[in-house]
Amino acid sequence: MILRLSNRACVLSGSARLKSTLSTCFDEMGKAGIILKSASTGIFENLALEDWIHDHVDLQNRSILLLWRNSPVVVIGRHQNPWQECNLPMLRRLGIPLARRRSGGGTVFHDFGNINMTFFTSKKKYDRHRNLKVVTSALKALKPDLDVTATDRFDILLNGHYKISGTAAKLGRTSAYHHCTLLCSVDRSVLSSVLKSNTSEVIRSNATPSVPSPVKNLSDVDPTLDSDTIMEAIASQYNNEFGFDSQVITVDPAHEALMPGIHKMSKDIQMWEWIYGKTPKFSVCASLVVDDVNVKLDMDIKSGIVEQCAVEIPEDWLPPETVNEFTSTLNGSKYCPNEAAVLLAAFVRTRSMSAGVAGKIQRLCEGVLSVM
Ligand SMILES: Nc1ncnc2c1ncn2[C@@H]1O[C@H](COP(=O)(O)OC(=O)CCCC[C@@H]2CCSS2)[C@@H](O)[C@H]1O
Repeated sequence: MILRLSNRACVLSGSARLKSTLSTCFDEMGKAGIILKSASTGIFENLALEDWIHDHVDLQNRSILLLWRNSPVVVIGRHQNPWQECNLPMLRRLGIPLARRRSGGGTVFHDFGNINMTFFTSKKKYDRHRNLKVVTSALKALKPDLDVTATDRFDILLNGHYKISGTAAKLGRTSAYHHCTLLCSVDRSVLSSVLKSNTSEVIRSNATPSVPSPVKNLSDVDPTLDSDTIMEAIASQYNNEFGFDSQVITVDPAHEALMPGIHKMSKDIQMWEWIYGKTPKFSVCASLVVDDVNVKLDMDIKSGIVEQCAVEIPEDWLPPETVNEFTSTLNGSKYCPNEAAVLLAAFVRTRSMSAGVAGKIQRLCEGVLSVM
């Protein structure tokens, strides 16, 4: 293990002793409290880093605070429906990824102006109130007049009204983590537009809904409150609150030798089957207008797969046999506009039909794709 000191930070690297993993490094350090900062700004690497620490580090006699930031991303909770929570066509247009985390709770937007903190402890020591106290005290240490308070649902509010932090948690058998956000200088117009679903009205589901709140950035009240200053203050307050004396150790989740298996963990949570496929069963009931004709579309989606699709269209507009063939093309496919577009294009290409019918099917496809 190398602990390279650069200014006040340390860099942890496993290259000196190939057999040292992050958990054996911690055992050698013998510290009760450790503060880490991720070298990555990639959501999948950072979520994998959380999972790796939770699964591999002995947290019975040790607590860890991980500080991390991401490039723009929308992060949904474990039991949520992304079609209900955000504007997926807009995310695709803006090139903003969607991630599903392992903890429950609602949907948030991150960019470089948002800090994330993960508090790892034994299940016994899991204490969200105390963790949030670290955050509010750190902010007050920087700016004593700041009105920041934690609520009963573990949000942090600014001036009693504006949300600046949201919380979620994962409880394992013996260990746990509590993670939360902090809005320093996030692009609020992107936040609010990407978190507005374009399809929520047509979806019926029992997925966990988010609880939208008015949000504010800390930099709105004091421009000196930037992410780096706040992260330093939180690290120092964590040491104060729990009586630790850790420096901030930078850890790179791309370091497979230090964290064996982390690359696969990161790959697994990037799969369509995890991000979309883990959506609780839902149905889509949409009324579309295609060529001035009313079309009723009903679909049942399980594990992200179209289980049943029905389209009601006046028979004089499109023959029922064609409609049946159209719907059976979608059955068993991913509820995904790219996959559906490919299947429906093949449907039109491989059947002999008049240009008029082909045009109608084309416009019907556009209607169906608009709700995906
Ligand atoms: N970054 C961020 N921080 C605070 N609040 C936010 C943020 N983005 C959106 N929101 C607001 O919170 C609600 C959703 O609130 P809701 O209470 O439903 O969900 C949460 O707070 C979840 C927090 C998850 C924290 C994890 C920590 C590491 S990875 S993500 C949303 O509609 C917005 O109004």
